[in-house]
Amino acid sequence: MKYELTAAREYDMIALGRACIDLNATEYNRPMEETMTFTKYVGGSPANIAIGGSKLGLKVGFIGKISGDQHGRFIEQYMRGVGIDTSNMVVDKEGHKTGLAFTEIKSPEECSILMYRQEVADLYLAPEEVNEEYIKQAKILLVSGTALSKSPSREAVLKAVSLAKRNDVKVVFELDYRPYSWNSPEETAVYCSLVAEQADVVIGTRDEYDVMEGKEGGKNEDTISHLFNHSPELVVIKHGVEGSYAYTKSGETFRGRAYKTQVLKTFGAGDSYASAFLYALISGKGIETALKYGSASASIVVSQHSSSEAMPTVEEIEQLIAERPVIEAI
Ligand SMILES: Nc1ncnc2c1ncn2[C@@H]1O[C@H](COP(=O)(O)OP(=O)(O)O)[C@@H](O)[C@H]1O
Ligand SMILES: O=C(O)C[C@@H](O)[C@H](O)C(=O)COP(=O)(O)O
Repeated sequence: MKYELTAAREYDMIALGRACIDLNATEYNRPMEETMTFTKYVGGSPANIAIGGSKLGLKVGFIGKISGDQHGRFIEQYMRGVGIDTSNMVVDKEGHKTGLAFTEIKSPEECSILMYRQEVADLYLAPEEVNEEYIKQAKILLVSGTALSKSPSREAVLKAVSLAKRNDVKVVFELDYRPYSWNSPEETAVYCSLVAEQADVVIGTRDEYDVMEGKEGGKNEDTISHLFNHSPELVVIKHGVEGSYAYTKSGETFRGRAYKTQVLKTFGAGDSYASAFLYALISGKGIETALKYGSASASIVVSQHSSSEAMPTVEEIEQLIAERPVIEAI
């Protein structure tokens, strides 16, 4: 089954949210206390998804606020270098800093992220910095849940979503739950539900839907029966190595399996999955194939050191789908 998008727009996807820095432990298989060197990459979930999409050949733009310093310039130059339109990335003038994500790789199964996100520039994106003329040129607007965690970025997201809906731009909402940015899970539930109910496509892990629903151990059937009473037409629920499901409002369910891989670290899976899943949808490949693309891209990125730099090409994804066995039910 194919997912219909508005044809012929300047941008396949415009992503909105944080563009930050990942500092990934260079010496892995040890705790962060014993890690002395880190390798710098562009990071931040929506930036990673934009980079992944651009590497796959999509025409991508980005809306966000970056710090007015060396880190902000590094991010903008890197994103422009991979082909992303950065004309709507605003430079902060009030001394706010770039968010940092230090990653700890203790073992392939035991990874964690330590985020430094106090007073970060990305959460100062203001509604007046979101431009209708720009958004209306996209097929898809991708918004990240973390951008809802504080004002004024929260209002910037709400404005962008309403501009997208007014201009037939499909809204894709990536739940992207990062507890460091929020005051409380209750606050997360309020704002994520508000946007999920207005979105056309929602993507998240089972745990992220649980936070949005304010419960533990939620069932996919309950999630979709609620969301399909509102705007969403397509809901993707990821279950880690057990794979993922895509549900359509018209009643179909598709299952994606994870591919066997040599895991180096587990982060980066979600962003690489989203970029390749959306690439396939935008390319008209159908939902079942989009699940394969997402899973294949994630299996490549978890075997490598970074999230952004490791994003694969279409050829790498297609080769992996053709050759690699899937992980059967666990
Ligand atoms: N250990 C793994 N090996 C292979 N693929 C994986 C692994 N972990 C995750 N994936 C793939 O990445 C996708 C997203 O991972 P998941 O952990 O659910 O999301 P997130 O990274 O957002 O928490 C999964 O649906 C699966 O296809
Ligand atoms: O999103 C962030 O700010 C951190 C990311 O850049 C980092 O690479 C990461 O955690 C990605 O993990 P994912 O969400 O599982 O793809």
